[in-house]
Amino acid sequence: MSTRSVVVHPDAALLAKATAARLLTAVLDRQSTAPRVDLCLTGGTVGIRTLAEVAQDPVHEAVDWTGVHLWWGDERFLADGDGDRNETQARAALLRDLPVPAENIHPIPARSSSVPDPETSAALYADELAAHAPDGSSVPEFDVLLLGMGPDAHVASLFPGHPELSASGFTAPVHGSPKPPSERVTLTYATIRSARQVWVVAAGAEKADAVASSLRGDDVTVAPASGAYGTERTLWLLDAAAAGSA
Ligand SMILES: O=C(O)[C@H](O)[C@@H](O)[C@H](O)[C@H](O)COP(=O)(O)O
Repeated sequence: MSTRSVVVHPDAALLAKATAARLLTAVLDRQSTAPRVDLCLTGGTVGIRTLAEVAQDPVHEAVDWTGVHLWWGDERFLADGDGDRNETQARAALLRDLPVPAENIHPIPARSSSVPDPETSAALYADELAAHAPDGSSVPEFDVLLLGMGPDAHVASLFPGHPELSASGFTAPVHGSPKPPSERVTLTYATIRSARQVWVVAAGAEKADAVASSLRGDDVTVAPASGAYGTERTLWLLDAAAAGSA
């Protein structure tokens, strides 16, 4: 039975620090029973700030990073190395400082001559997910899947009223994203919901209505974040402003 908790921290800076500490503890806990940990990262200011705080937290040195696999919940469909790619920002914030083997980092394929459109990228990522899935599954069982949330309650690149909300399969191409860039690739709900733990991390007063709508359980067509939950735990990590209690 999946549980849902809401944790509120006073401000965005402490939210990022506390989420980083919580993430490191979750990885260490998992590694006390299994060497392999699968984490799914998010883009966005809070998501990247959390990764930077992981790099700053001395506890990160206690993790056996050689056993950690890193994935992404969505990606801006841009060329490799583009500063707006979530992968690029994650590498700069954290990954370049960690001894994670290159083969354990699973970016969503970037735009290139061989990957000319989000459809190709999404299909390739679905294959990569399947290649690391336990028997009988199509995707890895992420230990923690991080999601930022927009003021419209989007998570990953699942936007209100967009067709990807009802996409079958495990990844989907996105065109016409209301948040630039317009072309993206996203995990679908099926993949998000395969995670043991889903953590939605949000900060700022501009997110308060979306938080309230999502926690109230409004339909995913208007509040996509309401459809993001894990098999064991769903954790909402907020600052006071996003929680509407500032
Ligand atoms: O590619 C992206 O933009 C992110 O994955 C997106 O889902 C982000 O997490 C939210 O838009 C929140 O972003 P902020 O934290 O910057 O508001």
